[in-house]
Amino acid sequence: MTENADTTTGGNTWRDLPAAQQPEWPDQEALRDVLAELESYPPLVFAGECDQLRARLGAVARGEAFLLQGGDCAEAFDAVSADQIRNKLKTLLQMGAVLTYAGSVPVVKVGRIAGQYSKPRSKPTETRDGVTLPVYRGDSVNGFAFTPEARTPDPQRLKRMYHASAATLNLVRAFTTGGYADLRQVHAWNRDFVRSSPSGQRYEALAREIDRALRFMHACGVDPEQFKAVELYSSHEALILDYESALTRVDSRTGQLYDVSGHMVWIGERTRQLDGAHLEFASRIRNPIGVKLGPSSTAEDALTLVERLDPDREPGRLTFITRMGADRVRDRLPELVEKVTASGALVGWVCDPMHGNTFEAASGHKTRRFDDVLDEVKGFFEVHHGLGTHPGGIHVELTGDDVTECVGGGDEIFVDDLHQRYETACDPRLNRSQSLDLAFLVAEMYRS
Ligand SMILES: O=C[C@H](O)[C@H](O)COP(=O)(O)O
Ligand SMILES: C=C(OP(=O)(O)O)C(=O)O
Repeated sequence: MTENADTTTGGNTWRDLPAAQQPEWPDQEALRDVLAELESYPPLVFAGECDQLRARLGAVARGEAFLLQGGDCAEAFDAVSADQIRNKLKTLLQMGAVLTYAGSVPVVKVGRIAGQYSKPRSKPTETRDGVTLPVYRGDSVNGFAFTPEARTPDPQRLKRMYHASAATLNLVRAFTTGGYADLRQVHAWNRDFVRSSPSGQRYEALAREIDRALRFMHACGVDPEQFKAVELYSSHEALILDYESALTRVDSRTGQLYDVSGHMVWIGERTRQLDGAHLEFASRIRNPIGVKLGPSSTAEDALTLVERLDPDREPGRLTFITRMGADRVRDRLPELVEKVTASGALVGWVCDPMHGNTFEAASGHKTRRFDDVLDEVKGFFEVHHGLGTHPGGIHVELTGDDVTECVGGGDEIFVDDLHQRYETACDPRLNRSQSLDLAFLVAEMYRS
């Protein structure tokens, strides 16, 4: 990984095209200085790791594995703490254990983590009490506080994003390889949770079964060291193209471009224009790519995306993350899956049951009903079962903290509870208990 991308290698071809959702940086010279500095920074991930994830996602596309992709809606600089990172990781590990054991399927684990600092928004401004300011676009761009100073885009934040991502990834790597994620720790991940929550108790029963299975395998001669480390990859929306481009490097092994800001990047629903800069950027890099498909997506859109992003029809290169809404998934998804499958492309199909199910509660909180989330996943499974295709995974906004942002779940959160711990900077996330509930229910759907 030696050289930066330049015009001759194609890493900047997106600059000639319209780029949606980019910040209006007030000081272009300051932006240029920051980008030059970012270009000199070391990669956050290696090209070989991206290749490995592409191979794992190939198994997802072929129907041999299931993708669990989850994490914050918007990571925040002041949440880069050991406790918060560990809690998120713990939730993903517990969900992974449930899906692997109860769903009997290998699970590819990818965090919305170590780079998910930028948010596309519905409107460019926000008005409160007659005062209008630029909308919050994520910690990589501006501050959450409703003041003109905080809301002014500041390119120095891009450097903070890099450093926050590096610190997070460093801890994730330590946790996943240093023993904490050892499968023999299935009980330890639940220790703080088992007494306080029904899903924690249900998990405990499953953990006892996993324990027994591990002891059995050990007795059969399987080396327990095999359970010690877990693969967990990073992902985020490749939104701020100046940042992603500054972290795009030529892989010295192959001469190809990789965006080394994360293992997998995705293009969001608001930036997937077929003639737009985000698609052009993603088409030039070798990372595994996700594309969100909302209810307005047509089969022609999906086929063009396949043509642009996966011309070699390589399983694992392209994952479609559908987010239709519970009321539309059964109508909108079949045609997309059918036509893409008929074209011969082998993409991964993953369900994001969050983004099509958001509504505003009377209290003004943006929220989602757990039952809608579940219903969208059910619809997703029904469609794939009907077509004989593979329901390849879920993509969820979640946190390991005990927040009250989505309503419902086994340990029920009511609309009147939302104010208690509503901590998200953008969209509502499932808390740990709701995340585990979802994992159990998805595992049942997968098995049946
Ligand atoms: O996470 C997704 C989007 O950034 C988010 O849903 C946009 O929210 P908004 O409609 O409040 O701008
Ligand atoms: C913005 C997001 O989703 P979408 O593009 O599907 O709206 C997201 O996943 O953060």
